[in-house]
Amino acid sequence: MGMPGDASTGLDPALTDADEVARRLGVDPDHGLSSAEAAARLAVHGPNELRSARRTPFWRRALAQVADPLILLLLAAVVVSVVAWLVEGAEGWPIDALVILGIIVLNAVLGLVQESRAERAVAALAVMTQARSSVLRDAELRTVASAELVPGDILVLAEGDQVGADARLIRATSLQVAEAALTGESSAVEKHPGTLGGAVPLGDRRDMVFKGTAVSRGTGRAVVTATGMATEMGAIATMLDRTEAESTPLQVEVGHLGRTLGRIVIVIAIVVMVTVALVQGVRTPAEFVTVLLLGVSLAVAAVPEGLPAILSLVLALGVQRMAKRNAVVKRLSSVETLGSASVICTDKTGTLTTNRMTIQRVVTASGAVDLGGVGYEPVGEATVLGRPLADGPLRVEAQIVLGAGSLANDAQLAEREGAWQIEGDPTEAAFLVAARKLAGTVDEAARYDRIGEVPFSSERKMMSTAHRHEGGALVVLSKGAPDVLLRHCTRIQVGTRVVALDAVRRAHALAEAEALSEEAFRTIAVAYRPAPELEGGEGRADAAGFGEASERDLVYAGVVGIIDPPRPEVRPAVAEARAAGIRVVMITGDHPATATRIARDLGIIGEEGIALPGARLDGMDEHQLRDAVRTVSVFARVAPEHKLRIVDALQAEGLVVAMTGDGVNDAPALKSADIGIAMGIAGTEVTKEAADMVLADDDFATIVHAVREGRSIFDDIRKFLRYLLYSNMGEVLTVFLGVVFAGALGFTAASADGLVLPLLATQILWINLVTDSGPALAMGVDPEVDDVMARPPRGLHDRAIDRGMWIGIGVTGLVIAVITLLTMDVFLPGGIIPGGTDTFDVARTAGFTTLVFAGLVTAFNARSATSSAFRGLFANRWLWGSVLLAVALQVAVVSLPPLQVAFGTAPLDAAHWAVCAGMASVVLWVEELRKLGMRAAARRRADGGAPRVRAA
Ligand SMILES: Nc1ncnc2c1ncn2[C@@H]1O[C@H](COP(=O)(O)OP(=O)(O)OP(=O)(O)O)[C@@H](O)[C@H]1O
Repeated sequence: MGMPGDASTGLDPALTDADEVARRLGVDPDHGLSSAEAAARLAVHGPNELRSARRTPFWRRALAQVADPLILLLLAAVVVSVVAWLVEGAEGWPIDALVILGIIVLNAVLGLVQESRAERAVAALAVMTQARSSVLRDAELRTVASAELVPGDILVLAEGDQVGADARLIRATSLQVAEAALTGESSAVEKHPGTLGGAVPLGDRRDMVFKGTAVSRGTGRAVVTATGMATEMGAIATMLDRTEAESTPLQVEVGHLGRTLGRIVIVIAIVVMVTVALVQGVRTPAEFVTVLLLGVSLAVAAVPEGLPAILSLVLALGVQRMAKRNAVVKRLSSVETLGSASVICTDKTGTLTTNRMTIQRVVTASGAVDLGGVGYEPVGEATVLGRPLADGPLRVEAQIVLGAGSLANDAQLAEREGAWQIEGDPTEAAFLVAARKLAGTVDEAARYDRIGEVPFSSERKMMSTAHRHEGGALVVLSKGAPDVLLRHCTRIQVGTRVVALDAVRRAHALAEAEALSEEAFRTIAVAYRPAPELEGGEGRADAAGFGEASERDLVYAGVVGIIDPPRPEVRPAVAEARAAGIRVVMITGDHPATATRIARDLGIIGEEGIALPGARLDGMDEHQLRDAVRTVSVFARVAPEHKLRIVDALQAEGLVVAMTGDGVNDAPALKSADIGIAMGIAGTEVTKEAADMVLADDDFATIVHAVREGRSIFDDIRKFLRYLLYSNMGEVLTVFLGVVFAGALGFTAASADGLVLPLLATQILWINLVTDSGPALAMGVDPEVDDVMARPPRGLHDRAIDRGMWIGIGVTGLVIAVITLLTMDVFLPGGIIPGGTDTFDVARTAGFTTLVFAGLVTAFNARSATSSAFRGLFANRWLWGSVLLAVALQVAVVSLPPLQVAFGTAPLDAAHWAVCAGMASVVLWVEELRKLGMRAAARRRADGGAPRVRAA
């Protein structure tokens, strides 16, 4: 098989007739490939993907785990200690060095596991958001993952599609493609199937479409000529470097925090080492090594080097939870932004409403017909004021409305497995259903062949088609928003006659449509015109001379009222958003009266609230627009470009904007919004591409859930930050104060060694290992303790670690250090609390144990900044599991002889354990008291009438 464009034939598809290209690719353009052939070609050509970034090899990832400067420093210290051991005669084993090495390896393994779990979660997301293409396969229209396209596939293109591969056009109707991604050309390029005369630059190959570009208008078919790296996009991709994984603002902040902490901790470690050297004096190389190991271990333990890994894992797990609830987030950073959303701008149709459209009324010059039935089952009686519709002018007019409306139509209705199903736009499908309810309408419509179209767009708010009647007569059929369509009408249908649409009749028709809107009906008017001037081509080819200019001098036939009931779950979701300090703004292309009614029903506006029509925005400058967005919550009859202006104005007001969209023209607004949200069902590929989040169910309530989830993920991150920083500070201060006050606490007198260290290097690393991994991760998936939707949104630039947290770090750290050192003092003979009888080794083991326990208690404290630790105490089974495991490990380290040797511990008796546990619990009681005080203060503020939440 000779491939056009490949080196063997030298044929360029752009310069070859489309039929010839298809023939050479072995495909019938009307049938497409068979599934079997497509599968076979996929095996030959490979997936239609741009070269994916090569995976970092395992050894590199493992190495990266220990490439941290502090770990390297620790390794260096270990090497020094081994050298010292060799110099001193290599007796026994260099135990400390071995234990430290073991811990470094364990830490690296844990880090690797966390990292790969996070990566898998992110990769799973990529699968959910993969691009799709419509193709002909086995003579049927199918939607396939774009990665599965093969040369020879027949692409079926429509407005809003991403072009999945390079392809030669076979036919095109008003097709325009945005190629900026490929050529940098900002305006859309018109495409025609006509073969090019000679070689031209990429941007001028009008008979081809290219992978990575987007259909901005019209429809077309094309045969795929190249996929994957063989495409024009692939040629560019080879030149592009691997894009770096982008960091979320939180990751940046945490990275920054890590570096700051690193510097502080290194200073403290040096101070500790110098203090030991000055106060106690370092006499032998062995003592020097011991002090060095202590200092470096302290630095390693105190700097939360596992933080970035935990952070991305927590974000990734959160994102997976959101995906299960139909909110597919494309970038981790959007999770954070979602949590600070302060206004949600939403479409109406399909998001706030069910998008199950039913025409319930047809209003024409002679009156109104009511249609029974709901949904897409075409059963329902046509009645007038409760009586069956009789023959007469009203019937003739209603038949024209529904007949023409179901011809100027791209939807399909079919009965499958006993249920009536639609394909395409539900608004259009409603016409097909209604037409079947009025006997004779469908039969008459079958006599017309479509020969041309001017597609619907949200800007134009109308569409037209050209048809040829069996008898040869040509007509133009139009439907659209009544106010828009009436501008194109000069005549009106009255029974079988056509009369002039004078001012009175025009006003009357408008008023009828308005009245329907006020009853919450979505309205669409229908008009037609005999069009002898058109020259109809055969089949669906364009009728010569048919275009927007043909939409003139139309005969107004009537208007339909469509109900689109609100989704039941939206009203509570709107209330929840408002309670959370989030404004809900409806931005719709629908009529202001319809929009107002539905907004009132859903609680978006009160009884006095009204909609601002989009046309009014045109005359406003930036300041007026900002004034408007401050008070208006419903914008109606807007065009996509209004959306962009509304987003910008809201952002200028300092709000963090989430914005939904479905059409191709919504993409700029979605990009501009802080969080662009695309509809998974009704949305086009282009909007999904531009969005930060895709709603799998198109449901507004899902956005509110996602905001809650975003806030709660942020809350969880603060929880484990609080926990890690509080307990790490406890370790640092324990060692620091223990060294400084070694004499006063009775350590020096009790110690048999030359050096008096409140904790050993291996013990410090142990604490780091057991408390920082399991419990910290468990905090990251902690269920909501405080109602995250009961507070106003967090500012976009608010820090995760604020002043309150810094104070907490200092205070809790100090409390932990004091109780740990006092526990040791209690068991020793001298010191501040005399009377103890234990050796220094036992006392140090008790201190070590108290420090571990205090860290675990801190985990429960850290679950909320203000609520008691007893609230939802047992809600987090992961936390309990990891805490119990840590306790068991601590018991082992203290009680098992081999571990006693490794970690320099001495056995403890029941009384010791009880004292350790009791002392550790002090951390809990102190924190409970502080929280009690904070809650009381908050209540006083609330009673004092100060506003608790920022005005929504
Ligand atoms: N397929 C269609 N053919 C003709 N007219 C239509 C069609 N769909 C909608 N309209 C008309 O255009 C108007 C605007 O529709 P558009 O799709 O832009 O917004 P919408 O879907 O109602 O609102 P939202 O922006 O909330 O999704 C509708 O009120 C209706 O009168």
